[in-house]
Amino acid sequence: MSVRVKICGLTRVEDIEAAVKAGADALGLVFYEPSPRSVSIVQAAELARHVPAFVAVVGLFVNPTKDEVREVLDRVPLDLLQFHGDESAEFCAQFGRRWIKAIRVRQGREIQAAFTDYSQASGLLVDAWDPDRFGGTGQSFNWDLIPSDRPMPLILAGGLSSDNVSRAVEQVKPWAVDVSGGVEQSKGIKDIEKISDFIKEVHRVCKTD
Ligand SMILES: O=C(O)c1ccccc1N[C@@H]1O[C@H](COP(=O)(O)O)[C@@H](O)[C@H]1O
Repeated sequence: MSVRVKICGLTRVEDIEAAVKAGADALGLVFYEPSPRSVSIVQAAELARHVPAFVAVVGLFVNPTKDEVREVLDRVPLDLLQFHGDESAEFCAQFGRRWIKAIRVRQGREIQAAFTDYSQASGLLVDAWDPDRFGGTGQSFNWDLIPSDRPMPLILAGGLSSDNVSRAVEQVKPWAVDVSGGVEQSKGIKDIEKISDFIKEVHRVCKTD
């Protein structure tokens, strides 16, 4: 089995370099101001300069305006857009870029509905539901709700860390895992050792499968 790893919410060049060195497949930059991991366009452009070929730069948005996304795309070389709010499929698809849709899961039927509603996405990211926040909560959810039959790549997120990611990968068998809070020392500041331990765990469990 092979499971890709996205490290999200990077704000410092040293964290980008550590994640790349540890073997991350994708790096997330948050363009959502209320988040403590939010980066400005100038910061993001500088961070993206440190990402080598074959590692994807993902821009995370929550209910942005069209102009906000366009402004970022004009100035930051993003490989993929991640929509983590209540965006419609039409909204997500209008930028001529590959995109993934994140949903916050309460019931299994929400996942099935999203497979239909966002059928043009490059992947569906499933995260924990929280009444007050759109994501990055550090909370996990009931993985039994995730169907094994999937028409598109499924990205598992929500409260992952090196302590639970091997169990998550074994049970869910996702296309990829996405982590933010579980590899931090404080909000927005990543912990190099935690990043390395997380990716090692994913690679270890993939090898034994
Ligand atoms: O990271 C954030 O602050 C954030 C804010 C708003 C929406 C999504 C956000 N992050 C994403 O949330 C999930 C789960 O994060 P965690 O590992 O539980 O901390 C992940 O996809 C992040 O990319």
